[in-house]
Amino acid sequence: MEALSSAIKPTLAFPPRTARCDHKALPFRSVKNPSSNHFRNRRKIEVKAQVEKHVSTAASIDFSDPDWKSKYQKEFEARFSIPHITDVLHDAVSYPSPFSLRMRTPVSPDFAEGYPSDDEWHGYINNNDRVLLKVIHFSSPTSAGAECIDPGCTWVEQWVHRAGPRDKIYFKPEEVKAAIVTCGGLCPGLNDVIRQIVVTLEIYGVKKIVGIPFGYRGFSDSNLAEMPLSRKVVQNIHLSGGSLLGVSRGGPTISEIVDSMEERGINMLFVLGGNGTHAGANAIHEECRKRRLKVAVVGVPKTIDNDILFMDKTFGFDTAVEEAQRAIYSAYIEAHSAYRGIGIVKLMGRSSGFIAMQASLASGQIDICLIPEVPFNLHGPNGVLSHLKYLLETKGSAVVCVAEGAGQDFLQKTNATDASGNIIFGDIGVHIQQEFFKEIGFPADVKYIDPTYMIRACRANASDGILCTVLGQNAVHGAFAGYSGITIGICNTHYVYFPIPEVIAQPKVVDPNSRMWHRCLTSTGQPDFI
Ligand SMILES: Nc1ncnc2c1ncn2[C@@H]1O[C@H](COP(=O)(O)OP(=O)(O)O)[C@@H](O)[C@H]1O
Ligand SMILES: O=P(O)(O)OC[C@H]1O[C@](O)(COP(=O)(O)O)[C@@H](O)[C@@H]1O
Ligand SMILES: [Mg+2]
Repeated sequence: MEALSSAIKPTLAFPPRTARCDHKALPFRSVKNPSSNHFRNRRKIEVKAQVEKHVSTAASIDFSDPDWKSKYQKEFEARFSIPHITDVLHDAVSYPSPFSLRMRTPVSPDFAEGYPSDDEWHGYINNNDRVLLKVIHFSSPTSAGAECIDPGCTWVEQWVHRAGPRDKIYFKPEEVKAAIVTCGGLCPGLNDVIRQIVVTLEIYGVKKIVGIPFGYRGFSDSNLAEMPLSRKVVQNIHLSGGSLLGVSRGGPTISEIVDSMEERGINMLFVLGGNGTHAGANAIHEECRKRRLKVAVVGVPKTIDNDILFMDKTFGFDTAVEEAQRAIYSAYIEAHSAYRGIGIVKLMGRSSGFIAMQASLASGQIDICLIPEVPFNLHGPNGVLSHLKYLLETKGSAVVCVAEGAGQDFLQKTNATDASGNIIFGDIGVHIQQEFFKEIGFPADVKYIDPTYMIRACRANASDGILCTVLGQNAVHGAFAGYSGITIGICNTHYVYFPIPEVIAQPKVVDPNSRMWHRCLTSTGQPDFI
């Protein structure tokens, strides 16, 4: 019998992050090839160790202990505490913030001690402000999408740190050299985030702002000069897609990066990227701590796939879903206008099918949506191909939306990786097309569309533009407040700071028991394919 596809076999890298009954506590799914080069592996091991240190303590809870809930909450508070430069540099001093909501002109030496005001209200965030991470009280583990800690699904408040400007800052703006780097693949909104970081730094009074060209590579390649940045330089960059600074995969080791930062005098680093980039950012933060450098490393999650934990969404995702509509519509028109037409659209998502699911839901034109998280058969009476045949016979055409990581078990493995160590996947869209021709006894007109690079190169839509604005500004507030090794996300519509290891412990994936996936199935009307 044909094996079910599960795309990426889960590998248990460390204990589940919460208790036995946490239905979301999926084991780590490795997206990297462990056989890639020595330096990359060494860095990964370092990062994995940091992540393990951070999350392993929540693994076993004794629910017969009457105090388990408060112990869990204490442990949670510790896991989600955000590192601060004073954790290591105990005598680091603070200064009144020059960033005031009352006055937003760049700071002048006259106001070096902060702007004068008779008003107490400056719009600062209190360090003790918190945001609720989970807002649904599931009354039973059988509720759709339930995330329970104990068998009784007890309500346990889980608080994370609110993002925003603080009244005290730990860097004098005139002593700051800030650098921005964009890594990984392109994503709509990169330029919007760069722009907001630059303009916010200037409002604090920072004069030395540079861009590191072409990702982490720019730290080591002597042919690549850093790019001076100012409000003037970034004024209109958000009108174009891509990244003003360029992106890349792979690059130097962590200690080479930190050596380069020391040589250049960089003491604030803003890192825009996905899981891999954040693993690197956290390792840079740890290395700076080890060297006792007063440096703030702040990440801004860039993942078009929306696969970073705990966040409502990441920037670029909304634009991707919107842009995917054009490809789906074209596939639908082609399929619908052909005699026995099939349209196949492949969308991004290595281990997470969020783009495919949401794009299918938004379009209403998809008959079959296939994602990596949900196993399916291709052949056989319950397989995808039989259903396609049925659709052609009954309604004359069909449209399939498939995430790039879906059905990888059906394809020949090559062990090929990109420069970052990510496995290069086979093309599931082409495979479905080929198998259909082999299996079905009559000719069909199949049109296959892969809009990946057209989508990634788009400029951000309005909703992503706003998200990028808030994330970029909060990145700067976090750095000035003295936090390092943190990243920013939107969580239940509020903006929060997370310690990096928590958000990259595993990729966020679509929960097959969630209401959203059920809505998608209701919309497509597809059977289970198993
Ligand atoms: N585990 C890791 N530790 C340190 N750096 C990493 C790690 N994984 C990836 N990187 C680096 O982060 C950058 C981007 O990673 P990549 O996986 O390509 O994109 P993304 O950040 O979007 O996931 C690359 O320069 C890569 O070398
Ligand atoms: O062809 P490239 O540039 O290596 O990128 C392909 C990958 O980029 C993505 O669109 C985004 O991945 P990253 O977040 O790692 O940049 C993936 O969905 C896709 O597999
Ligand atoms: Mg990645």
